[in-house]
Amino acid sequence: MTTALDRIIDYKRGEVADLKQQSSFADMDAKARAAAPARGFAAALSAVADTDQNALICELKRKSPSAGEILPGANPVEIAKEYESGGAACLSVLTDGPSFGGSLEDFEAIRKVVSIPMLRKDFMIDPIQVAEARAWGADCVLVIMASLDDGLAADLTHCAMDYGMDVLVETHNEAELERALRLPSPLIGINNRDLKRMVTDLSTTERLAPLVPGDRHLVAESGISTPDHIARLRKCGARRYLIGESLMKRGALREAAVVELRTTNGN
Ligand SMILES: O=P(O)(O)OC[C@@H](O)[C@@H](O)c1c[nH]c2ccccc12
Repeated sequence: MTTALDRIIDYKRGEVADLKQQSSFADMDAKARAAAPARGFAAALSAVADTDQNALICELKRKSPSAGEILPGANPVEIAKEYESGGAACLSVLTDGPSFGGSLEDFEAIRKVVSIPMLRKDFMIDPIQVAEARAWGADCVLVIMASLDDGLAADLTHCAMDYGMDVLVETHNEAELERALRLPSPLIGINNRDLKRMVTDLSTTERLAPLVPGDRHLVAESGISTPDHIARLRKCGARRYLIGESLMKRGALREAAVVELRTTNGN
């Protein structure tokens, strides 16, 4: 069966082929190395998570395959400022166009107005995309175990770490987690959303959290919208959270929602 993730990876191959027509890896690599140094993404998360607060990665997402249109016509720059003033530790910016309505132009515009570290959220299948991310100022990239074999996941991770970037290694089940733990990145994402079936269930984090060793940092991803969700996930040790859709939809209450989720301690 072809899944939504298969379709995305399919057109990503086309995008990467186009990118390689415009630029060699060597050119992109030179731009990546000339960019201002990456800001510590994992370090910014730990600075908050080591207090009794929650480290939030707040996401800019216009639409998605599971939710459809989330906030058509959104002004990502204004929203990013609200996230930062609410105390987000980091930002995640979707740069995939066809499925998520994002772009590197959105990323660049936001980079200019916030000072917290930023994840380029896209489907990485080739080191040239990692170099491109760094060239545009990204501090972290996503490596999705569900769509990569071990060799490619390792190549992408090493490439990013070599540029001084952090890597969020995303998993959704035991097998993916076991593979992810063989990579050198400390940041392990547990996606509550099954990208193949597009079903979201917070119990995914509860089930996998005990399998994450203490020297790795668990990031609970997707489907988080209320203080109750955070209180529930804190019980299994999660202190780092990636939140998109629910915050995008908060309108005028967005900044207050970030404060509330950041300060929920579950007691
Ligand atoms: O909007 P949500 O349910 O809060 O989820 C955010 C984030 O976890 C989700 O956008 C995501 C997680 N992994 C991904 C991989 C690709 C694209 C998107 C994602």
